Amino acid sequence: MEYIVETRKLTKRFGKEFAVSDLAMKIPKGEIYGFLGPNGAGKTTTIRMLLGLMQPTAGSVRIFGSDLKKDRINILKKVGSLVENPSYYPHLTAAENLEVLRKIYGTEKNRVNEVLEIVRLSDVANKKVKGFSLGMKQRLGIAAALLNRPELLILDEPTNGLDPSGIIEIRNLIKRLPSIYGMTIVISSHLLSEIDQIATTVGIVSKGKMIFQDSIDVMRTFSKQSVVVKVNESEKAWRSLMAKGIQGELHDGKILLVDKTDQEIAAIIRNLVQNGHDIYRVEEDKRSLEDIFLQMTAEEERV
Ligand SMILES: Nc1ncnc2c1ncn2[C@@H]1O[C@H](COP(=O)(O)OP(=O)(O)OP(=O)(O)O)[C@@H](O)[C@H]1O
Repeated sequence: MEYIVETRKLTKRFGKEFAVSDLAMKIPKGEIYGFLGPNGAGKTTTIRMLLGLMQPTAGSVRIFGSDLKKDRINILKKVGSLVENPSYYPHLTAAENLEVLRKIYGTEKNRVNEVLEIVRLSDVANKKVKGFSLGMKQRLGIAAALLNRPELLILDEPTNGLDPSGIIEIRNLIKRLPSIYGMTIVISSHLLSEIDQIATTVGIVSKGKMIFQDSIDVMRTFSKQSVVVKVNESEKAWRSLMAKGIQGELHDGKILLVDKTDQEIAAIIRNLVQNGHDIYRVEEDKRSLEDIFLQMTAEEERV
């Protein structure tokens, strides 16, 4: 597997506190890597080390197969980033702000229009940035990060503080990028719901440690499927199932059946009906990813 980013034993200590500890981050090419963790878990510190903005206490960072320490300039030329709130010249227009940066990068003149188009800001290209909403400013920040056609784009909490429509715009924008430009994207967030809708690979950090790293599909398999059956005389119904060797749990007058196949569920329902029970409701009770995330990070807290 080709990894665009690979850290080994990456560690950052502030005084006695380990903000990042022995982190092994592996980001495959072309993925949208959701970097997830509660506030203070070490996401920003990790991202700052990936961008060469902060020296690790120990460990290494490899990007595009090269060591960041040894090949910093060449690596960072191919990386775009949006960390914290970007600052702009408020009295200049969106296009003028990007033009300032374009000159620094030395990319061709038309690139400003291209990136404005990508982030859907072409209509307001000639408007002063001081009147922009936070969502527009974030999109302008992404436009700036795209100027030098990065192969790796790193976004630290890009939807923080945005309203729901701003969040959806940024999400749709980010989703389009890998397929069109072959880019690899890292996006950090403390909200699983956010990552769940964007990421293809997930890394979860808690207290500076990586506690889960795999594809979002593998993460989803952690959510156990169960079926809740609401039935009259639930206790009697439950006892009759138990007597037949069918495992279930009785909760609040409902029977919870965990990890059963469709055929097993059908047989159980038939059984209950034949025993004279009325079935009021048969519902899926999928343990949400949010629950799993909370459980994972809570388990880590206890250790
Ligand atoms: N410059 C610093 N000096 C001392 N401690 C720091 C410094 N930067 C971060 N920390 C500490 O390191 C830990 C991780 O912080 P970090 O900002 O990386 O977390 P985070 O996951 O990005 O959280 P958030 O989402 O709140 O930004 C925190 O306990 C924080 O207090």
